[in-house]
Amino acid sequence: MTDPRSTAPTVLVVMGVSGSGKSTVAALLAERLGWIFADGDDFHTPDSIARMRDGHPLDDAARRPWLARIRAWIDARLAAGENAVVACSALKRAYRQALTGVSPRVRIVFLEGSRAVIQDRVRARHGHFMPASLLDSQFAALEPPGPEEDPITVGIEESPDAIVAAVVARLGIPADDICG
Ligand SMILES: Nc1ncnc2c1ncn2[C@@H]1O[C@H](COP(=O)(O)OP(=O)(O)OP(=O)(O)O)[C@@H](O)[C@H]1O
Ligand SMILES: O=C(O)[C@H](O)[C@@H](O)[C@H](O)[C@H](O)CO
Repeated sequence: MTDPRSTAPTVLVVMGVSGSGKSTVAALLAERLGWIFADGDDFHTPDSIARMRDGHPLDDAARRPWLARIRAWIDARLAAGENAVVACSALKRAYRQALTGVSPRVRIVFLEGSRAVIQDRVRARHGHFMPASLLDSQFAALEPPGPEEDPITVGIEESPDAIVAAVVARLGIPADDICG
């Protein structure tokens, strides 16, 4: 397992279905750690966003170049010696392998929640391209990370602050190294 106190950089991939809180939690986590943040939503092409907005899920072929762009971003952070957090659904095991390159420096954070809770949150959310109607396809595609992926799995019922605190505790980062 990665020792976050070592000098080698770490990248956290915050994953889960649409509406599980990836953007919210990953941004707050990055702020708390003082690490660089990126949102996987910003790596989509306009075509992919239009497709999802129109209620059609992306397939493996559409996701492949998107994941490759995020992987390039992760590799650049590691090469520059920068710690970072990226929000990305990374629903399937193969997607996560494409992202991590099975590097021990890249850790998976899985936001685990029930369909009922997530549906309520997505329905209450406004101004986002992802419609609630795509939730079934997100859960159908989801392959929760197994123990061999050494994920940090956290439930989503509590506040974003509490979720971030739980992730930080699991990382074992000393309190002195945490912002705010
Ligand atoms: N722990 C939480 N408690 C209550 N509400 C939350 C929590 N986390 C996120 N939310 C809210 O739930 C909604 C979905 O969160 P968010 O947009 O971060 O999810 P996401 O996984 O990034 O979604 P998508 O993949 O569709 O971009 C937002 O309105 C957000 O404010
Ligand atoms: O993997 C996918 O099906 C999609 O790319 C989505 O998950 C979006 O990236 C986003 O998370 C929704 O807003």
